[in-house]
Amino acid sequence: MLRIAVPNKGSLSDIAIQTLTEAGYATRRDTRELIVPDPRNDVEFFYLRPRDIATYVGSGALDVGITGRDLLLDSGSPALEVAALDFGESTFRFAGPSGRFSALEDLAGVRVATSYPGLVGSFLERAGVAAPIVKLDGAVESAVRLGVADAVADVVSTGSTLRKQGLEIFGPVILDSTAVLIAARDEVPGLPTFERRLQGVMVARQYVLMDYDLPTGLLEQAEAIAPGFESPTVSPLRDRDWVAVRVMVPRLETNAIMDALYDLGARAILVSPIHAARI
Ligand SMILES: Nc1ncnc2c1ncn2[C@@H]1O[C@H](COP(=O)(O)OP(=O)(O)OP(=O)(O)O)[C@@H](O)[C@H]1O
Ligand SMILES: O=P(O)(O)OC[C@H]1O[C@H](OP(=O)(O)OP(=O)(O)O)[C@H](O)[C@@H]1O
Ligand SMILES: [Mg+2]
Repeated sequence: MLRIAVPNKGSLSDIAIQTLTEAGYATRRDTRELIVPDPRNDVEFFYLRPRDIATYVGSGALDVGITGRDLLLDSGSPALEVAALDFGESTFRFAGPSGRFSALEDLAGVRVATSYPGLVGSFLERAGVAAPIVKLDGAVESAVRLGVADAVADVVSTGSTLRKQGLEIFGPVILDSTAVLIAARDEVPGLPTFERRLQGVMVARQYVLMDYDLPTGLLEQAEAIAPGFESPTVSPLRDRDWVAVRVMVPRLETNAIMDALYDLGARAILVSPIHAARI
């Protein structure tokens, strides 16, 4: 039985739960449910604070988990990152009052507020910059205005929280983060199936199926436009001068690819969603 940690709150929770549902797993019916057995799939889910997940997995108490790369590194846990997932993308950056700082070295001797002291502390240490860290639980962007710190280091997604507090990003990227699948060790029975199911959901989100008819002589040029995963499926049409082609294409490129195929001579171009996938 694979024991899996899932974020019970915060930015990663809803999307992680939705991903598990799409992957065919049982999920909690209400937010008070902390343990969800799923015997049909031979797994059991533990809903935990995102920040604690790396600790549970790193200690071996649970086999695998979904958390943020930033949280994994901050925890110092020996858990391993097995795969990046397609949600929870953010960068981790330094910020300060507009115009006050321009480079990492400007932080020497300056108070830096963060809720990720492990991550920020080791980054500063590696850079050889000595700066006292003020550990806060959240809403770190208020620390400068309220006078408990001179700069902050925090998760940045759109940057709007920083802007509203009159803060400006400076210095190097501390980390590019995303939600990740983590494991206690290299070989965990049941993990390959779980990982394949999550990857299937991501493929179904990121790709669509494209069908089109094409004059046979244009196949090579069409393949250059839309090569698909392995190779396009080509089926004969009753009119031997034409073939039917089916190919997977990245969802975001759908319209550009349709335009290019149409210009080439493809017709009856149809796009349909992928419900589930195992690549
Ligand atoms: N605005 C955001 N956009 C994308 N990812 C984010 C955002 N805010 C946080 N994250 C990511 O989510 C994870 C932490 O989640 P979150 O901040 O929601 O949890 P938390 O701070 O522990 O919980 P809470 O904020 O409810 O106390 C980190 O991996 C972080 O990079
Ligand atoms: O760049 P933005 O799109 O504005 O997003 C970044 C903000 O989102 C997160 O806050 P969260 O909602 O988790 O609150 P917290 O700081 O209390 O954890 C993060 O800590 C930033 O404050
Ligand atoms: Mg948060």
